[in-house]
Amino acid sequence: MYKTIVKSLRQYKKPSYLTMLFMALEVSTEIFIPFLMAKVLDKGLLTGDIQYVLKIGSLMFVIACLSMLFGVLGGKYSSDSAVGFSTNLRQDIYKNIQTFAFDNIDKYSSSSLITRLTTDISNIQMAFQMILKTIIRAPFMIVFAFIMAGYTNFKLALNILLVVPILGIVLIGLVYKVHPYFIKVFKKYDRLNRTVQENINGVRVVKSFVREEKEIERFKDSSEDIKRLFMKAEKIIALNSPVMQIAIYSTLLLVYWFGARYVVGGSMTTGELTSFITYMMQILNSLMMISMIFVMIVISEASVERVAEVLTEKASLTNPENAVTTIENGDIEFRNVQFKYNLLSEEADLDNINLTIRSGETIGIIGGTGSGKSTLIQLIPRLYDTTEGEVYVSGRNVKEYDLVTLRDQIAMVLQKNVLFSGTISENLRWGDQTASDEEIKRVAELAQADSFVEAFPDGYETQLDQGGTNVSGGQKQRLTIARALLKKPRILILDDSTSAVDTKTDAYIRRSFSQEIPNTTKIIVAQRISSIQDSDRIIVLNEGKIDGIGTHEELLGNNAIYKEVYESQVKGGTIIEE
Ligand SMILES: Nc1ncnc2c1ncn2[C@@H]1O[C@H](COP(=O)(O)OP(=O)(O)OP(=O)(O)O)[C@@H](O)[C@H]1O
Repeated sequence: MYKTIVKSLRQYKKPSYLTMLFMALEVSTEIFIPFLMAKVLDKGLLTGDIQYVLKIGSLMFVIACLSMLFGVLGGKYSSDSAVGFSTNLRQDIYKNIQTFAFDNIDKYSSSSLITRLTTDISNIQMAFQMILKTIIRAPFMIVFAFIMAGYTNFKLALNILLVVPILGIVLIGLVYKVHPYFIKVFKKYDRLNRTVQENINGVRVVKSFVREEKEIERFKDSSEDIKRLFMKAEKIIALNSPVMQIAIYSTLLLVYWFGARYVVGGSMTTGELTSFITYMMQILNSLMMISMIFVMIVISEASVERVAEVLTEKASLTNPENAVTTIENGDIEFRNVQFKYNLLSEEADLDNINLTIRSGETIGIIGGTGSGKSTLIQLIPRLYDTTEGEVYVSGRNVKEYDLVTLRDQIAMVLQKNVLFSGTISENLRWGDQTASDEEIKRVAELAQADSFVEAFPDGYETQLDQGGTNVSGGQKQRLTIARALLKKPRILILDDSTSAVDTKTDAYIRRSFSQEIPNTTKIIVAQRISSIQDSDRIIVLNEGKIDGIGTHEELLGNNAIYKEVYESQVKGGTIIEE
């Protein structure tokens, strides 16, 4: 787990080593100061030898300056490496998320991915910086200070050893107790972020349903949950401090007790006792720092686990070796296809699908909600792989194609349309970066988008707000269709993508498809029969199975579901004849 994330250190390995080096140098210089201090006290001040005081005093000054310089350099390199490390980690996670297939994405909620990219990485950054600064400094300090203290008075130095086992036991107990709380805290952070994300994304819905108070309550609950868990964890961590204090003060008491006796007895000088006490404080301070590091490790361990999990997540769909990079035509075939989102569930989401579609055909798909329409079409560009059976495009198994080729040649307009901040033309160019202005205009005309785009004062250079919130639902749908058309695909799939477009415009779009892109296979998923009734063939889906295939007239004659939907829509006034 730690190995996984340390790989992201890359160019920051050198500053990390430099931090440790400078910290070691800082300790090696700092350690002489109490020793020299004792000399100044015993040989200079007590005997009135001012020359000696000045000589050793200047040496102390130089050493102190050096130690400070090393400390500052160590601090600088530690923050460089920690900030660089977290930047690399963030980029590596982001890069891996981009390789995710749909079912990898289903596994993590988007809010959890955001928490991992932000809060978790900040934790790791903080812990890493502290560890870098302490990992060499604290043990070096303990060893050096102990040697110097032992050199000054060995018997007295043994007292210091008393504190170590007490601390060890406390720290282990602490790690054991606190870790589960932090695992829980980050799950709660996911929930908090989900609340924020849903609320901000759906702020218009929240307002129209007057849910502000409820949403504030929901947010309050999530943040209170986090507070409660943190407080529980902090209570346990807080125990660390009194235990440390007791250990430190009892050792101090012992040292003062014995030290004073040695001084009175003449086996130790005042200067030696003073420097001894300084060494002891240095050792105890370092032990304190180690205990704080333990706490940091405990807090960040949960974050490391969560980050490593995303970093090592393997995309469930990969490019085949010797992938085929051309798709000859828009033929599609489903052979004995079964699909389950959850492999453990008994019921399949799609079952026994056998279907052949010829290049250039227009196919309508209709069925109740949850009948499997979106699932069926997502198997064609391999957004998911079949559980059983195979899907063929242009006579080849979709698994043989290069994924980029496949998804370029099969343009899919998803049910949830998304546009990005930027101009309209920038958004359309997602379909083809190199498209000329004329091509952009042509596809916009095909998708019946040109007239409303031209009506904007800035035309194709109109800025779209985030997610395209400054265009209407129907306009957004037409823009996403135009974006897909710019790919000049062999297969065009519209997943309920004209639901917000009025029936007349919808009919114009279909007419321009049949006139302008006759060789492209067109699959249109719709709830409105009027959107598909002129298709070459219509597929009726019911509970994941094909219930009927035929033309509008054929299905009216032989398919009960189709007939029922048609009649309900005619009675409901949805069918508008052209
Ligand atoms: N990402 C997913 N993870 C798990 N189950 C899913 C997922 N997407 C869809 N399902 C389930 O698969 C079944 C078919 O859903 P699908 O979205 O294909 O239906 P649909 O016919 O397109 O419905 P609608 O017209 O409402 O969009 C449903 O039971 C649905 O709950």
